Amino acid sequence: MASRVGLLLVPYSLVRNPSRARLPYPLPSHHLDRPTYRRFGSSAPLRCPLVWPRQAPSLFAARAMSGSPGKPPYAAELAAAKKAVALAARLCQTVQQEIVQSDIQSKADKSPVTVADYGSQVLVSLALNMEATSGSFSMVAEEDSEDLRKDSAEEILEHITDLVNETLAEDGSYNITLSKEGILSAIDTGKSEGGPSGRHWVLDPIDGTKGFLRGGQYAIALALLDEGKVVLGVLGCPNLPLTLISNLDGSSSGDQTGALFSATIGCGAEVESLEGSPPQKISVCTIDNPVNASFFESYEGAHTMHDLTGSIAEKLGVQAPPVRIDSQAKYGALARGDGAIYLRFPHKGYKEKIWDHAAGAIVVTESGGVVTDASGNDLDFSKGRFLDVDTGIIATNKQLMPSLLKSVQEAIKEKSQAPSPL
Ligand SMILES: Nc1ncnc2c1ncn2[C@@H]1O[C@H](COP(=O)(O)O)[C@@H](OP(=O)(O)O)[C@H]1O
Ligand SMILES: [Mg+2]
Ligand SMILES: [Mg+2]
Ligand SMILES: [Mg+2]
Repeated sequence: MASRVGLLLVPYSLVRNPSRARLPYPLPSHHLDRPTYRRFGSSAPLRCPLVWPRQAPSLFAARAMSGSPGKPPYAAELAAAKKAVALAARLCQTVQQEIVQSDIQSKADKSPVTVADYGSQVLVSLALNMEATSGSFSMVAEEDSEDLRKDSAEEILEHITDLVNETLAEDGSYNITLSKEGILSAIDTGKSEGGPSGRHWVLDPIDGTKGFLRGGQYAIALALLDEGKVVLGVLGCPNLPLTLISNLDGSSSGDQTGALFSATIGCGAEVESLEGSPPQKISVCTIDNPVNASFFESYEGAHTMHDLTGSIAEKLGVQAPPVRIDSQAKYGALARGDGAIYLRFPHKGYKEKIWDHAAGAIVVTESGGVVTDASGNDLDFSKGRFLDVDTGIIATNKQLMPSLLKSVQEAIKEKSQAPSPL
């Protein structure tokens, strides 16, 4: 409904000042010094909440953003993505410190979603729209507004609106206040189906919501797909130490906490603090003997078959116990060499989503690592919202991949031949 109304709206200031038309959607605001909104053909200003077009008009679609002379490819998009993720991370950090039961909902698949998941999705969408320099806006994101539009969600929607507006006011970059309808519309900018053509942002506003609720690891994961390929990724990990993890729960002693990983295709990967310290180049470890390797996997046994990953590690000769942490923080930690291997083997029937891997995968591959499915195929992010993977996802360095693949295939075969438990 809101999106349909959105097609009727244009900021009056855009009519007066066509250069403002660089923005891919009407500038939102209730502030008097911001543009007012008028219906086409009407001179009467509207008291308008932020209304986001379902597919924003392609005002500058033809202008290529990548590869302008003297600039690395996707530089503007990377800067926008970092800013968006850092802003969302602020909101998540505030919520994690004081979360209460009424901030949490259960989705249709019984997985949790919190005010911070929704708030993060709104802030990333808003920041990308404000910062991105051209083109139409398309985003494939995990959350949608359906449950928030129910009468019973009035209170939680109000809380999300307050959190978003407080974060925006504290940050001060944008003079914007969102209404509840604006919040709902912003969340629904993530409804794109993605696919093999054009550009699509891919967002997991909080990856590892269960970890977030436990006070553990989580990540804000944002990637850009261009013609079906992941071309940049940003991973904000507010609870991950800025340097090496030393403890099994993903913590380390006395170090600065909060890491922002980023990678652009062909340009390598970096880590910096969430507040923006000078970026440091990162690379995967150089371990080539599995005896010295350690491996990451999900904390949640429901997300990965711990018996199968244990069997793979044993076949490979890994001595260290698994390092179990939530979210794509695992990809970030692997990318800077905190560990050597990441194993993910969901239980039968689970379909992987692109937002759970896009940002993490490019951070690892640009750090010199390899990410494949259990058959050694590259991950294909061009097929829509889901990933079509064979059995599981594995990541490691180039030296270990051949023996890892062999162990994976042996362990899978053995498991499939084992008598099923009564
Ligand atoms: N049964 C299942 N098997 C595998 N992955 C699952 C799952 N149920 C949920 N997930 C996914 O696992 C992600 C968390 O991964 P990890 O275990 O590495 O922390 C979740 O992301 P969200 O927390 O964004 O929903 C969710 O998409
Ligand atoms: Mg989720
Ligand atoms: Mg996720
Ligand atoms: Mg999520």
